[in-house]
Amino acid sequence: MTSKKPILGVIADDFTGATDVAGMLVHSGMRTVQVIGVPSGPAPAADAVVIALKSRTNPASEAVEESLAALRWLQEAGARQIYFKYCSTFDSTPAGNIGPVAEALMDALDTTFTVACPAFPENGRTICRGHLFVGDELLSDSGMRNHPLTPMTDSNLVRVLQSQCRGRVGLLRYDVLSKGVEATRERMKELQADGVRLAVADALDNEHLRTLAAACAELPLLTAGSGLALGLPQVYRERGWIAMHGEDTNLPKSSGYAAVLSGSCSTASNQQVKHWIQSGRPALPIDALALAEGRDEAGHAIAWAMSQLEKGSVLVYATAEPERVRTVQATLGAARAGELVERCLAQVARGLVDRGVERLVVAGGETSGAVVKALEVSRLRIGPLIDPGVPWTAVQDDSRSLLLALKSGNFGSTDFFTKALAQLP
Ligand SMILES: Nc1ncnc2c1ncn2[C@@H]1O[C@H](COP(=O)(O)OP(=O)(O)O)[C@@H](O)[C@H]1O
Ligand SMILES: O=C(O)[C@@H](O)C(=O)COP(=O)(O)O
Repeated sequence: MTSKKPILGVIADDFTGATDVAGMLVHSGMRTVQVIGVPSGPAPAADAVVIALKSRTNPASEAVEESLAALRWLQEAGARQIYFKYCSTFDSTPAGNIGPVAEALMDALDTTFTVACPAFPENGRTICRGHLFVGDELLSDSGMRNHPLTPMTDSNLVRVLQSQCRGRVGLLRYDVLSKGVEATRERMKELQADGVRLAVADALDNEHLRTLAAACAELPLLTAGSGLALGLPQVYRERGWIAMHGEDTNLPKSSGYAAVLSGSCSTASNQQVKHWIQSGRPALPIDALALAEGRDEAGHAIAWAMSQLEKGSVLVYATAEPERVRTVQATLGAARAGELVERCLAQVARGLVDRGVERLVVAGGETSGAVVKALEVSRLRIGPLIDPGVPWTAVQDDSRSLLLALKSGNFGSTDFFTKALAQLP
């Protein structure tokens, strides 16, 4: 028996994270709809609904409020299991928001236990004895230590999460997961009996994630990166909650102009911007300090882009190396610098789409949030994957033709921007 109601309700704390997890579900055979913000109308017919919030760096109380509003809508829609999706590098501020949001959702769902697992092995994020690795490096040695808004300087997830939580945080180790679903369930019971409310779960590979998904089938709340989602469709199918679906990732064709906007300062985005420039393609930097002086960087970028687009696609970027970001932040403060750049790139996006750009690649989670909001998008259809965690998507809410690829700062190969544009029909 399959239901028209969504089985799974996902609350994602940023927009690239939302397309990441929606892509994971679609490519594992679940009919999934991604909505931007908490919708007002009835639930779409789908197995899963992913609500994209821009709450990762908000004050914790605001993030909690928005997440609870998303939960209420998903409960109303009939979702059986709730999934709080955060970043595979556990991006958070000292105040949260992973812990406060997870605990507020637990209280609202009247549940006393959940897991926390940001692992995404396909993208090199693994967890061993509670420590998060990015490739071969500990999180705290990776480029994430220089993130403009959420620098991650501690790789011990039990310690990081405990500092954000009222309840006790424990560890579900990989050797238990390796023993299978029953052993994992038993260990989860023991942890609960010891007073643990949130268990950081190790995962070295996809098999660990599949075991964890199966062991958590009856939990009302999961908290994780997108990796855990790969195991869910199978769990739901085995229970007869959803039918088997072929992958349906066809997107409408588009022949309009194409542009890339990058507001991410991650190591990967810096390399991707460099690759674009070195291959001789047109690129225009945005100067954050000039923005603070009131210069019309957005207007200039739109005019420049329009002069180039007949010849081919363009890149507008604020992406900068850590040293430059530190200089800008020392002058403007991290939050103001971030806001100015996000607002500028959102204006550029709006201006370009109004002038005929129909394919837009956006690098950066906060940046994508600002862009998608400025474009007044309410729903996205998930298309083919460009790289793990980054699908093409199509705006679905009206008659306009607009394809978006929202790239997490940390994801994608060095040639991601050219690859993404080359893949389009
Ligand atoms: N040159 C810069 N100086 C300071 N902050 C910047 C600069 N360029 C971008 N930013 C800000 O850094 C933040 C990057 O976050 P985000 O877009 O989420 O990227 P990521 O996906 O890498 O985390 C944004 O708020 C963006 O506006
Ligand atoms: O899990 C991930 O790494 C991504 O889905 C994600 O959340 C992206 O966040 P940003 O790095 O801020 O784009």
